[in-house]
Amino acid sequence: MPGPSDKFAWIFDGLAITNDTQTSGNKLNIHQQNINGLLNSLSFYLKKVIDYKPSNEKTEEQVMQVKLADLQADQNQPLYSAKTFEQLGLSPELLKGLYTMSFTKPSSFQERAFPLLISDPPRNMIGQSQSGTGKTATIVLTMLTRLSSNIKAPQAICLAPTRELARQIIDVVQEMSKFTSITSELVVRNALHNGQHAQSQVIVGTPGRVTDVIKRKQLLVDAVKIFVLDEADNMLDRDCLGDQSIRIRNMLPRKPQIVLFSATFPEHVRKFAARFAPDANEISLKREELSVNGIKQLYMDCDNEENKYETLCKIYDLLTVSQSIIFCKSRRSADKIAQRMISQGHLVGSLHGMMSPEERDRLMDDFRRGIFKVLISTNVLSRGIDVSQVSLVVNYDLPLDQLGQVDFEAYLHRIGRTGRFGRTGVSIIFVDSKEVWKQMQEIERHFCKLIVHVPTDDWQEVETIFKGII
Ligand SMILES: Nc1ncnc2c1ncn2[C@@H]1O[C@H](COP(=O)(O)OP(=O)(O)OP(=O)(O)O)[C@@H](O)[C@H]1O
Repeated sequence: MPGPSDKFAWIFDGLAITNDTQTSGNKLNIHQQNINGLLNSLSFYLKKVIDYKPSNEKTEEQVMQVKLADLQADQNQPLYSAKTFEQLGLSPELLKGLYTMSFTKPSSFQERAFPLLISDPPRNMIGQSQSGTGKTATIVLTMLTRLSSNIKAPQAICLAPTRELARQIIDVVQEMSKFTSITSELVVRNALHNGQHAQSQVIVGTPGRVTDVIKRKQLLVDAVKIFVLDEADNMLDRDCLGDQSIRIRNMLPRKPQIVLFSATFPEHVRKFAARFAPDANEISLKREELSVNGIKQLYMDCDNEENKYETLCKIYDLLTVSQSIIFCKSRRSADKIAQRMISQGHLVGSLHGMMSPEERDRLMDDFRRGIFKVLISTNVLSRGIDVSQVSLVVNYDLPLDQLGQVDFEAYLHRIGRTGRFGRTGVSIIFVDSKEVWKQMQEIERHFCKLIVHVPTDDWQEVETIFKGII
């Protein structure tokens, strides 16, 4: 096993090369390149030296890989698969992309859905799988496989309900397609000014903006052969997003393959989905299969609203949490909690729909980079967002629908921001009234899953419960 001293040998090799070039002529640019290269090597290897651990100590990532390999070999797990990516018939360029992303084997959903999605003639699909089990990756691989690389026009459109999710999906498209010649672009608010055209083969966007640019002929849809709705139940169930999605589908002249994916498909939306994507292959889950086992669902009693805030601060004071998302009922309460926490020295951000697109992008990017560890939000971030370091989700307020009833789907999506693809995580509900207590019991009954009590008067026990998970 090479140790830190072997790494230094590389640095000295680099120095020798630099000196050689310097004496053999006055090619300043080569000299500069070598210096830059040398500095890069130096910082790279110094980081390695700092990070160096004796070989018997595994890094967090290595531990995760071993755990993932075990989960993917267990037939009872949603991440299990009998097949490899090679056996799914992906192109060598896409396989290369997957391997650089450290994907080794498909999940159970990927193994089942992908062959159905790429079969000929193309058939629509309504696909359901637990949060964090690789639906986005399946969407992206399907779009990239279905395209004809010689047709240089939009051929695949994928819609997502929020700007954040659309940005995340385009990142996955670009990462997975980096060894291909396929082009892709994002169509959200602020993208495409007057006179500009979306000409890439893969388009990812939000329904409003995509409708707009198709109408203005900034996006020509003649060659579109696959149309995907991510978080489809949410899109079809919300008046505005549903109408826009229908309008876009009706503007596509060729009858495209329609793909609808989500972790949840409540009964009333399922019927609508079947009309939107007729004669579809279906993969569905029973209600009791919906929640992911790697997410430990807990609750804490709080005396009142103020005590909820105190409990929250205590969690961050006493526990070491890698990253977390706190869900509140409104933009105002998200901002208020963020301001209070910031004034007490916590590094937090709050993100909601009232912010400018630039502000939202900056906040999300900073959170992904780990610049701050706590993100306070509303339901705008409940779906699809994938930040693997998120190990804790706090339901500061439970999600309610317009009638004031528990929104089971939103709850499931919220807690699904942790425990992604074999990782473990914790979700906590703050129970501060009889009403919330009853709502929590409804959640337990709905998903057939116990939510475990955590004492707030014994923080040592709280630490023990959380140890090893967050
Ligand atoms: N086969 C795989 N091997 C390793 N990692 C994977 C694999 N498929 C997906 N992932 C990773 O797992 C994480 C979750 O995947 P993804 O976001 O596609 O889940 P999802 O099912 O779309 O979740 P949600 O329901 O929350 O939208 C991502 O970080 C993704 O890169």
